Amino acid sequence: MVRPVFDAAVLSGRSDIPSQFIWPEGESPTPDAAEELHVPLINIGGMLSGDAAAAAEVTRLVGEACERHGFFQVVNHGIDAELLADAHRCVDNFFTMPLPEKQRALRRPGESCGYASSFTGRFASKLPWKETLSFRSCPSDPALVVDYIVATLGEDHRRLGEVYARYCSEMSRLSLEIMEVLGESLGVGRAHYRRFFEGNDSIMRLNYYPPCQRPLETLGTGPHCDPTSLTILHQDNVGGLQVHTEGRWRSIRPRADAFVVNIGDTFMALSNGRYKSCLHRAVVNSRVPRKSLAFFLCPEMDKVVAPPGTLVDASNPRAYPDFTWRSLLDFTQKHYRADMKTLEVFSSWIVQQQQGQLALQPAMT
Ligand SMILES: C=C1C[C@]23C[C@H]1CC[C@H]2[C@]1(C)CCC[C@@](C)(C(=O)O)[C@H]1[C@@H]3C(=O)O
Ligand SMILES: O=C(O)CCC(=O)C(=O)O
Ligand SMILES: [Fe+2]
Repeated sequence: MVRPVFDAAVLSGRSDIPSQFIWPEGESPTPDAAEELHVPLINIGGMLSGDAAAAAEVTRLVGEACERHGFFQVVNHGIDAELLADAHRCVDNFFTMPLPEKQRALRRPGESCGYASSFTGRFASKLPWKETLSFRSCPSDPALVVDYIVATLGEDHRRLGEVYARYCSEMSRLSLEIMEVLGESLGVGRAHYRRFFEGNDSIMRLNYYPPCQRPLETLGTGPHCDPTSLTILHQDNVGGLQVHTEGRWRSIRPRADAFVVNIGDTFMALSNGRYKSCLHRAVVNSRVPRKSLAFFLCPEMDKVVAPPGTLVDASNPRAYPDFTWRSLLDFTQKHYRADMKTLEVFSSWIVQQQQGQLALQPAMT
């Protein structure tokens, strides 16, 4: 079957779009603008250096939000405004290039890095109305981002690599500060999760949502929970991120000075199900492109994902089996399109795998 190649420059002005982009009734956006979801605004800078009372209040607010829907926003985060502006400019410059130049970094099947658009070849229906550029970022390898961008896109994109090397390093620093807050709010101490993510093997994803002439039948990103640990997302001023909570879709209004933070499946497992990885999606519009910069914090590939003992007891038995991020990432890239029940399906899949392996081994005599 030949699948459409999504050239945004062509399709974003058309109303006769391929049917693969049309989402079924029950999943497409509702015409009325979603009501706003008010999530706590955390002054993360003040939190870590401020007085104990302010810190306790922030810890409580974060804990409440994470138990309910896993979303909050951080301000006073210390990310340089110029760096953030550069990061957005790089997205505009990259995605407005001719398709063949973007396709130099084409994502290979089964891999999580590279340029992808409508996931041509990856999904047959309910295609997302977006283009993405994703790459790995590891604090232990400061040259990784520049080397990848120059190797795949060429020397004339070195600046993109340099801007995002700095951006990802700042995202990693902010992630560890947030991990301290999450550890505190779960009562396991500031150091626990910070240490777990000191070495991280994270994914930076640039999302570009071209205008769409049928915005009520398409989705920029379909309903899903992030399989990753923590997402730190900066959306531009267009708006489109929606969270499903209390039975309905609610929008998170963009704030230029804030990052949207949400718990992913892997951290939900690390908290033994206490903090929620929540269903969310991105809608598109017919007038202007929308961009979001999503930093997905991920542990090192082979670290065992298991909650601290203090979060497991008779009334809180283990919610998920031990697993490694490598196996969950592999699952989403090769076997299963991440949606609202990825971790549940993955958990039974991994247990069967382990039992399967047991079955393959000759009975020990
Ligand atoms: C580990 C990942 C898989 C996805 C990118 C990161 C975290 C979010 C995942 C994703 C965005 C969830 C919705 C479906 C998906 C296919 C997409 O729309 O891009 C997911 C990403 C992916 O598998 O490429
Ligand atoms: O673009 C957005 O606002 C959300 C994107 C998202 O959820 C994702 O990339 O996982
Ligand atoms: Fe997401």
